[in-house]
Order: sequence, then C-alpha cells, then structure tokens
Amino acid sequence: MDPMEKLLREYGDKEITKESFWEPELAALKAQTEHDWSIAPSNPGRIDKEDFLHFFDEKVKDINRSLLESKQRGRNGIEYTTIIGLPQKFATVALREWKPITIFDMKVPMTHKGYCLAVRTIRRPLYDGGAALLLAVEDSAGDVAYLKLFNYAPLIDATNKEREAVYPVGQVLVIREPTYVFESRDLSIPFIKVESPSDIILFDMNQKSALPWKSDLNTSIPPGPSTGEAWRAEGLKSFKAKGWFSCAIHFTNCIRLGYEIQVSRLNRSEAYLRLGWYNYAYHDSKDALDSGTLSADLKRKAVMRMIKAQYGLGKYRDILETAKELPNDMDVVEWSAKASRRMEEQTTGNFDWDSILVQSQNPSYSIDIGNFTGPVEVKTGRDGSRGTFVTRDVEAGELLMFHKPLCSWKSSENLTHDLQVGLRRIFLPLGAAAEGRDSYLFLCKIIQSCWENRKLYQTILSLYGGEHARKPNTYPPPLITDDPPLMDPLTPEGDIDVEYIDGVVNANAFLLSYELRERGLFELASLINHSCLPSACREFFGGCISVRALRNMKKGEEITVPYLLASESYDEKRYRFMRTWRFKCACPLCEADSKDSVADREKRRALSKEIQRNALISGGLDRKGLERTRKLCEDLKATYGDSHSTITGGVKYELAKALLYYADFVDRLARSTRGIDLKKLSITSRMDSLAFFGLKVLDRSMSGPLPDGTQELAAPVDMSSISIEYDSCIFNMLRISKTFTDLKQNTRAKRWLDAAVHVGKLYNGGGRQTFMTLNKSYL
Ligand SMILES: C[S@@+](CC[C@H](N)C(=O)[O-])C[C@H]1O[C@@H](n2cnc3c(N)ncnc32)[C@H](O)[C@@H]1O
Repeated sequence: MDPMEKLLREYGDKEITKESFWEPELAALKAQTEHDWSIAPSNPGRIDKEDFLHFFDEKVKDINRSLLESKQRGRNGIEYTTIIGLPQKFATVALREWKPITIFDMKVPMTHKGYCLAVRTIRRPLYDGGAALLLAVEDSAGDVAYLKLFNYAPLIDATNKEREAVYPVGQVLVIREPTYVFESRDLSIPFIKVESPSDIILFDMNQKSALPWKSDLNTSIPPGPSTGEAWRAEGLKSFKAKGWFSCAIHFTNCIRLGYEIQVSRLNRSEAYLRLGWYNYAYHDSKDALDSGTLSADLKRKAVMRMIKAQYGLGKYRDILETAKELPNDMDVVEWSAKASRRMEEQTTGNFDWDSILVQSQNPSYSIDIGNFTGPVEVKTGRDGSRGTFVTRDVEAGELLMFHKPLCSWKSSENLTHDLQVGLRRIFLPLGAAAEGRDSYLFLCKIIQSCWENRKLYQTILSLYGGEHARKPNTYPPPLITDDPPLMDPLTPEGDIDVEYIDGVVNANAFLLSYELRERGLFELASLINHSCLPSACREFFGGCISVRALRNMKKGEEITVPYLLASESYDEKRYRFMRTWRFKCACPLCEADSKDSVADREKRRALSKEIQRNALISGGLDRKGLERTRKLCEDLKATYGDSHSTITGGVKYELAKALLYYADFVDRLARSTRGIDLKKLSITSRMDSLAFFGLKVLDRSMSGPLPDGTQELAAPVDMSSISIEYDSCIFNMLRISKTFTDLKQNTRAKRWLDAAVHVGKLYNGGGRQTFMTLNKSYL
C-alpha cells in the first residue's frame, strides 16, 4: 500500500502533532545519545601510544578495504549514517580567554568550555568515507588521541594528496573547546569530536613550533617543501589537479616565505575564485594591484581577478571603478557592461522574460541577474511570527522579487574528485526524510562559503533555523560593509554554527531542479509564509526565484505562497506540513476542510483519485462512462459542507480538478461523436472548474451577442485575482477557446484565448509569442 495511504488510514481524525513523528527506532537513537552524555564525566586514563598507533593503522586498512569493496560493488563509498537534530557544538570563547588543557586532563564525556588543546598530527589524515576526517594526534606531553573532524567542508571532496597538504604529518593545530566523547555505538576508544571547522586553528608549518614536543615525530614520511620555489611547484600541481584549497595553501606558503609575493597573491586569488571565496580573491588581487610593482600582463590579471571577485560579491558599482585601471581592455569593458546591466535590473526590475522563459525550458539553463526586490518588507505579523508584506498597493501579476540564490548546489558541481560519500542522513525526529548525500554536500557548500563570507553567515543566522534552534537574529542582518582582508585561508574568519546552518537549510532550502538535483537557499524568499490560498506564486527560472502577486493587494497585506501543491487533500497536507515545516496550517481553506467530517474528507480523497485514474484510461469512451464520471463528480461535490464556500470564497480545488478531468472526458467523447451538446457541456464544466479553482467567471454565455455589461470587459474572467492553480486554469481556458472555435463562436474563442494569454503573463511576465511557445502542447 502507498505509504501515505497507510499513514492517513492510521491517523484518521487524530491530531497530527510534532510528537507524532517519534518512531521507536529514532526515539531509541536519541535516548542512546542522551544516555552517552548523561554519564558523569571521568578521566579515561592514559592511552598507550603503541596500541593507539596499531589501532589507527588497522582503521586505515579497514576503511581502505571497505572503500575498495564498495567500489568493486559499484557503490559510491561506504554507507554512513549521520544523525541530524542532535546538538552540534562550536566554540565561541575569544582567543585571549582560553586556558590550555592537555589530553591527559580531559574528561569523557565533556566539552571543555573555555579551554584549548594544542596537538600535532602523527599520521597521515584519513577520510572515513562519510562525513569525517580522522586524525591521529599527540600533545606536547606525548599523550595521544583520536580526532574526528566533521563538516570540514573544503576537504569533503578532496584527494588524499589535498588532505595531506592541509594536514601533513607534524601539522600543529589548536582545538578550541575540545569535546571528548565515547560513543557506545561507535569506537572502542574515546575520541575528540570537532563539528565545526572554526574549532580548529592550524599553525604555520614554516615556523618552528613554540611547543616543547616531548617525543620525536619518528615518521618515515618525508617532510614537505621548505623553499618558496618548491611550494610554487606544489601550488601549480594542485591547480592543475583542481585542488583549489590546497593550491591556496601552497601559495600562502610562498607568501609566508617571501617568495614572489605579488605573483603568489595573484595565483592564490585565482584559486580563491575557483573556490567561490570572493572576499579573499578580491583582497589578494587588490593587494597585488596596489603594490604598483606589476608588469602590464600581471596588472591585467590582477584587474580581471578583482573584477570577477567584485562580481561574485555583487559589488557591481565597484567594478566600474576598478575598470578605470584598464579602460580600453575589451574583457574589462565587457565585464563593466555586465555589471551595469545587473545594476539596472536591481533598480528597474526589467528582465527579458520572454528569453528567460523560453531558455528555462532547458533544465540545465542557469541565469545571471541583479537581484530585484519590489515593494516588500519583513515584519512581525499579528500572530507574532515573521513574514513578508507589501509596502504599497500592488496589482495581480506584479513582480515582487526576482533573486539569485545565496548559495546553490547541483549534482554536477563540486565533484571535482572521486567523492566517496554514501551518506544517509537521519533527521530527528523525522526519519530519513529522503535526504542524504546531496543535502549534505549542499550544507558543505554553504559552510565553505561562510568560511570567508561573514555577510552570508550573518544573513543565514537571520533566517529561521527550525523549532529546536534559538530564535533567528533580526532581519535584515546587521550591515557588514566589508569583510576583513584574509589572514590565513586555513582558518575560517569567524565562528561557524553548523547546527544552525543545517537547521536553516532544512527549513528553507528549495529543490530547484529535480533532474540536476539542484538545491538553493534564498534570502528574502525564505521569509515568506505558507498559505493554501496564497497571495503570490513563486517560480524558479534558471536557478533564480521569482515571486509575483496573484491578486491585487492592499498595502500591508501579507505575501504568502504555497509550500506544497495547494490542491492536495487536506489530510495529506496537514501531515506533510507538520512533518517538514512543523506547523498546522490555519488558512481559510484548511479551516473549511477541517470542518468537514473525516469520513467526507476521506471520501473526497478517494473520489479525486478515482476520477484522476479514470481520466488517464482511454477506454470507456461512451455515454455510460461519462455518466459514471459525472456521478463521481456529484458525489465529490456532496462531500463539502455547507459553510465551505463561505469560508474559502468558493475555492474547492479537488472538485475543480475533478471537473477538469470530466471536461476532458467530455471533449474526447465529443470528438468521436461530433455532438454539439457535448461541446457545450465541456465549456460549462470548464467554467465551473475555473470557478472552483478560484477564478471569477464574468461571462458564461455560450452563444448570441455578448451579455450586457461584458462587451467592454477585457476578459470573460476577473483578472484582479488569479488562482495558484494557473496551469490548470490556462488549460481550461485554452480548451474553452478551442471548443468555441468548433462552435463557430469566433469572438468568444478569441476572448478566451486572450484571457489564457493574460493569465500566463500575470504569473510569469511573458508575452503572447512566448505563451504560444510554452503552451505548444496544449495548443
Ligand atoms: C521558510 S520559513 C518562513 C518564515 C518564518 N516565519 C520566519 O520567521 O523566518 C518556514 C517556517 O515558517 C513557519 N510558517 C510558515 N508558514 C506558516 C503558516 N501558514 N502557519 C504557521 N507557521 C508557518 C513555520 O515554522 C515554517 O517552518
């Protein structure tokens, strides 16, 4: 049985609450973790170094064996499970307030608040095939520990070589507020668990460590390069291998050693551009340019990189300034023109919708735009929750926003190397929630972007982070004019709260393209609340989000969009709202539906499905079959209570859809029998369908002169409010138009075709020609 059917049968008329989702297996998992943390902290005692190294080396063999086996079986890495919804720690204490701690002094289980632990690596890093990097470390007293580094985004999709470039043997690192745990479902020895990359501070390998290490490193692994020239060679090799992070590190070493500083900066800025680290790229290219020592060729490189970085940061106006450095360069002129276009789009909201709409028929189309925000503000509504509101009266079809994502990810991206993540993510308390490796890689991409982009990080902190997260920061986030210049690419610019980012992604990210498994997180659109009778519609074009008014709105009205197909049944929706977004929808449609009995709702759901199923079967094309379908529609209509229409203004989506299917049936029969009565029946059924979708039909006449009062009207339907089910409405209108043509009612046919084109324009901004192209199959 369909899992949804099973669930709905189980729930019946029971309230669905947040607690409904705690399945025994998940509850046990959570209880286990709580138990792990409830044990009184104690000192685990000294770990024997020999035993430990043996353990680590065996672990390396184990993992390599599993990876090989999984590859031989054609699988993508070891199947790992991570649990989302348990606290993930990150340190916040300022550097000057830290107190040092040693491995021997640490307790299990415990987060050592206010302490820092300095260690160095004693083995090559090991990737566990899932979400963690494993390190064997020792402190200056010679005590050893096992370190698991989670969410270390720039190394998630890395080669062993790149991991070693960041964590070579002997690398000194400081762990902020180390958490020492013993997870009973995991290892036989305790380990230091690091969940945020900002909890690790890496030290310069070129400087002699100030710590008096008790033991020799005692390793056969040759030390890394010691000259700038040798680092440069490493940097170029990494660049070729698309190891952008290690490339940036190698050129950082060149800079530290004073080797060709400006050239190294320029090389590093190119690596940063590839990483999407535009702040760093900007500062490096600017520093190189400001040095005044560059040859003409290098100056051009510096200017181009600076412009690309400014473009990535959306600082279009600054590009025009930078361009003054090389006013006659063709590429510079082109980028300036691009920047000017983006600025114009930001202020006017003028986009070439016809081209956007046609091109976005191709799933891999991606578009570059200047974010346009119309008359929209974020406010706290009457019920105390935040939402978006219009700041003046707007008309149906008006563009409210057209935005690029803050961050996006698609499956073709990021996989520079042979990524071996076979990750399963279990969301507590929601179960696996069909999310896995893709959502994790998207999270990593965001963590990586926050690494150097504090503006982005602050924006994310101002978005809703889920029911267990602390309250979001106020929106809009505080203005950060500029990110500070880079000190060191190895350490993020500030604290990164991975748990909060994960919560934001879960509550706000969109699946932009099913085919490309593309995901995106948007800024303002994340603050729009849901309604099944929404005031706006959202669409994705080339990876960007557009939001348009569906009806005329008065200043101060809330902008709402449907999170799910609004026309789904009430019971499916209430389940899915609670499961994914954790709220109970209180819109008029849900209110009206909830007043109908469960038996009526279930009957409605079953009838809807039956009518839909019948519509897909081409057989039974006779009057008897038609009568059967009509009866099913009548029965469906009877499932709505008397007050339903009063509350919703007449919207009955399921009935509207049923009538659309019924009219299709009528059309097919009319085609085979050429019956005029059937053609008229098709038109009236479609008009009824439109009305139940929420459109006001102003002219229901079938023949003769147009009724009084409607001649001057632009359309046979009221265009001040269109339905969220615009696709179905457009389809109905086109079919009405076609049937009027068959009936030789050409004036009416044209009016209905114009109406369809107009609805198309209201919801996507395209013109007549584009409408014809997009609706070729209907037409
Ligand atoms: C994408 S956010 C929308 C903005 C959010 N209200 C905020 O303060 O940032 C989604 C969350 O908003 C809340 N929400 C959205 N629509 C709602 C509605 N119709 N009723 C109650 N809560 C809603 C839910 O908590 C949901 O998980």
